[in-house]
Amino acid sequence: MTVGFIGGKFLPLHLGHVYAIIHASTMVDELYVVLSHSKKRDSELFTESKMEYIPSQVRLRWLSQLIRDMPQVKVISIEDDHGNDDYNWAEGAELIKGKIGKQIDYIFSSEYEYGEIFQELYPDSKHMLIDPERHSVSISATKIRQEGVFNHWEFIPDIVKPYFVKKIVIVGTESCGKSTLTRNLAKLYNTTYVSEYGRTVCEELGGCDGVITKEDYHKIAYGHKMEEFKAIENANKLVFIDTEAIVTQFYSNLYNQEHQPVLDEIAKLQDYDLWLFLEPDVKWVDDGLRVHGEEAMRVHNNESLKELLDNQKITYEILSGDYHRRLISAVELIEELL
Ligand SMILES: NC(=O)c1ccc[n+]([C@@H]2O[C@H](COP(=O)([O-])OP(=O)(O)OC[C@H]3O[C@@H](n4cnc5c(N)ncnc54)[C@H](O)[C@@H]3O)[C@@H](O)[C@H]2O)c1
Repeated sequence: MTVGFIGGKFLPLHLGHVYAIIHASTMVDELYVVLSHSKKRDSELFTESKMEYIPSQVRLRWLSQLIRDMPQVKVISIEDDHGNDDYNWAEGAELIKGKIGKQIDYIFSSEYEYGEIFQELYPDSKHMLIDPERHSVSISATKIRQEGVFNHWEFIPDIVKPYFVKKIVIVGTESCGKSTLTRNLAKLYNTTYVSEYGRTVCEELGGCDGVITKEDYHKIAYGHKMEEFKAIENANKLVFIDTEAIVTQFYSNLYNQEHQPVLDEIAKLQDYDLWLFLEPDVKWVDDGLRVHGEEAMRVHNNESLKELLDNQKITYEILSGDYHRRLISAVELIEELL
């Protein structure tokens, strides 16, 4: 039985790493993918970067997902942070040998320069080079860190993409153009979106006012979150989300005069990258589910929603004006985010 390993930092995991792992996995009976990490050392790689430090647990998850259906491949995580600024290869080798606990026949990498180090630290193992010129997948993690993940999106595996997706949420009261703006932005940016789940629930009920109960709000909040997870999985850099838990709380106050702690808790967990607040200064459109069209009521509701957002210390960007103006302002803000 032959045993090999391929080590790395995977900051971030890209398709070049995947190429090397897959090829290595076909050359041995048992392959170990070694994640070497040190928070201190790894964080320093991000000082001049367009990206932020990626915790080792996130990287371990990516690798674990990548090899989940490859029984001959195992991932091991090794922390080698002993306060040194430079990586101590000899110490790292001892830790790797200890964790693998078997004769190591092959060490895989795409770096010629590792040959000498491996020869010294693993005299009984053979260094196997995989595409050292990087002809097959021409990318390095250093380049991704320097230039940003969105500039090299085509080299990011689908299992890694969700971690980097920017979440843009669009909030506002009835008939302020949220759903249209959400769909338009998703089309413009060729990505996924989440429509207002509360609307789906109300459509199933045949209305909202008078028929919706406390439990329905829980269903809306959980259902909406599940839709968000799905949309993030399939998103192309950005995901657009129509409403969230604070807006659901607003409707609970409006229709049922009830404040629901569970919605506050969900709101606290939300980590959107950009909040777009739509002012209700466009024409009120009666779609059969809306009931608060009088101007004074629209103004009052708008203030109530802002108050709820302020209570949760949310920073939001206000969009107003006609539909075209709102779209332009939204795009400007999104470009800044990107
Ligand atoms: N102590 C040891 O014995 C030992 C041995 C191996 C690795 N390590 C650890 O792993 C780290 C390796 O660093 P790194 O910067 O090379 O890791 P990395 O995360 O950038 O790359 C991981 C592996 O993928 C290969 N690779 C990267 N881009 C590729 C591409 N486009 N095509 C094909 N293959 C590609 C690399 O050569 C490396 O073998 C070391 O710094 C060390 O922490 C330690």
